Amino acid sequence: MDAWPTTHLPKLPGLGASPRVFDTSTGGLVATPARPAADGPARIYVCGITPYDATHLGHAATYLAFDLVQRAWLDAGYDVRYVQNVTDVDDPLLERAERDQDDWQVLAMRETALFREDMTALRILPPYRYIGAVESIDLVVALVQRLIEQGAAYRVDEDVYFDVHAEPDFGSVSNLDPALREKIFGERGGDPDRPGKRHPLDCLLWQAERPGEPSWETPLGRGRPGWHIECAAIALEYLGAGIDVQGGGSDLSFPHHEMGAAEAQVVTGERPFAYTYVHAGMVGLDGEKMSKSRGNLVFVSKLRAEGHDPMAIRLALLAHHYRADWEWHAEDLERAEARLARWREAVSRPDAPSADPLLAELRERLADDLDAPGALAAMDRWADAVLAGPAADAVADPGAPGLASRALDALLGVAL
Ligand SMILES: Nc1ncnc2c1ncn2[C@@H]1O[C@H](COS(=O)(=O)NC(=O)[C@@H](N)CS)[C@@H](O)[C@H]1O
Ligand SMILES: [Zn+2]
Repeated sequence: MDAWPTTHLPKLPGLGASPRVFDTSTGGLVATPARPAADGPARIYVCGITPYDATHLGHAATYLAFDLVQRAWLDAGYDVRYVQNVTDVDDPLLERAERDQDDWQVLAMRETALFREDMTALRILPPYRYIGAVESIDLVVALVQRLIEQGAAYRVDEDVYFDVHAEPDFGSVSNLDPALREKIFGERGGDPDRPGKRHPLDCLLWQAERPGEPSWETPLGRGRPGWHIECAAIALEYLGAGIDVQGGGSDLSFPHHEMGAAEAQVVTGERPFAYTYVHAGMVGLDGEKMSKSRGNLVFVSKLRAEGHDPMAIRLALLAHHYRADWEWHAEDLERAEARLARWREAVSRPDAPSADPLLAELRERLADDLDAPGALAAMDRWADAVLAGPAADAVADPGAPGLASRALDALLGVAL
C-alpha cells in the first residue's frame, strides 16, 4: 500500500558518524550499521500501527526515534531501506470494529490514512515499502508451510503453532527473565494455557476461520495470519535476513520481536535476523502508559486541529530521550512552541556566530544513542548567543543562520 510523501533533506557539509544505539539483545550501545556504507544500504524494519486510535503521541514518539536513526544514517553517507507494516487484520482491530459497529476494513483504511497525514505533518521519513498484513497473506502462508516442513510448526485443532524450541537462540532478543515470559506472553496476545500445545510459549502462526471473522482460503485452510509471523514475512520479503535494525516500542521486545526473529531464523537458517534490536520507551498520561485499552490518548491530529504547529509537536517529543518512559503534559507543547519561536528568531538574523561548532555538536549528540535532548540544548545555546547580540570579539558569519537551520532540518527533522 502507499506510504506517505517524503520530506526534503538538505545537504550538509561533511559527514556524521554512524550512530551508537542501545541494543536490547546485548544490553549495551552498539554502532549501527556495523559495516561501511560501501557495503550497501542500511536496512531497518519498524513495526507499524494496528490501525485504530492512530496516531497517539506514543506512536509518534516511537516512529520519531527511528526517524532519527535514519537521519543519522543518511548524514553518515548510508543509503537507507526502510520497511514498515500495517497490522490491518488482527484481534484488537476486529474487537474495536465490533465495539463501534464499524466495518473492520473501513476502520483500518480510515485510521491508516490519518496515520499517513500525521507522519507527513511531523516530517517523519516514509518507508520505501509500506505493507499490510492482508496483502501479505501469501507470504505468511509460504513461511508457515516451510516451518511445518521443518517440523518447527504443528497443528492444534485447525490452527498452526510455532515451536519455540526449534530456535536455539530463543530468548536472546528480549533478554526477558524466563520466569516472566509466560505472564508477559499472556498479557500481550499469547495463549500460554491452550491445551494441546507442545510448550506454553508456542505462538500462533495461522488461525483457522472463526465464525463471523474475516478469513482467506489458503493451502493451510481458511483462516488468517498470526501477528508475529506477519512481520517476519514482510521483513524477509522486502529486506532479507540480517537487517541492521528491528525497531519498535519497548512493549514489542517480547513476545513480538522475540518470536518474529526466532521464526525468521528457523525458516532462513540465517542468524541473526537483525544485528540490533532498538526499543523506544513508553509515553504515558496521568500516570498510565498511553494505550488504546486505557483510552488515555492524546492524538497528533487533535493537536494539529487545535492549531498547534506540527514542528512544535515534534520538538516536544524530541525533548525526551527516545528510550525514556515519560509522561505527556500540555505544558510540554507550550515550552516547545516558545523554543521554536526563539530558534526561528535566531535563524532570521542576518548573521550569527559560526554554526560549524553547532553542526559538529548536533552530529555528536545524535550519534550518542540519539541524544535529541542534548542536541536541542546545543541549539538553545547557539540561539541564545545569537539573540544576545554579537560579542565584541565574535566574527559574524552571514552563512551561519542558514547552516543552523539546514542542520536542524536534516538531523532532527525540524523545519524552521
Ligand atoms: N504509549 C506508547 N508509547 C510509545 N510507543 C507506543 C505506545 N503505544 C504503542 N506504542 C508503539 O507504537 C507502535 C504501534 O503500536 S500498535 O499500534 O499497537 N501496533 C503494533 O504494536 C503492531 N501493529 C506492531 S506489528 C509499536 O511500536 C508500539 O510499541
Ligand atoms: Zn511487528
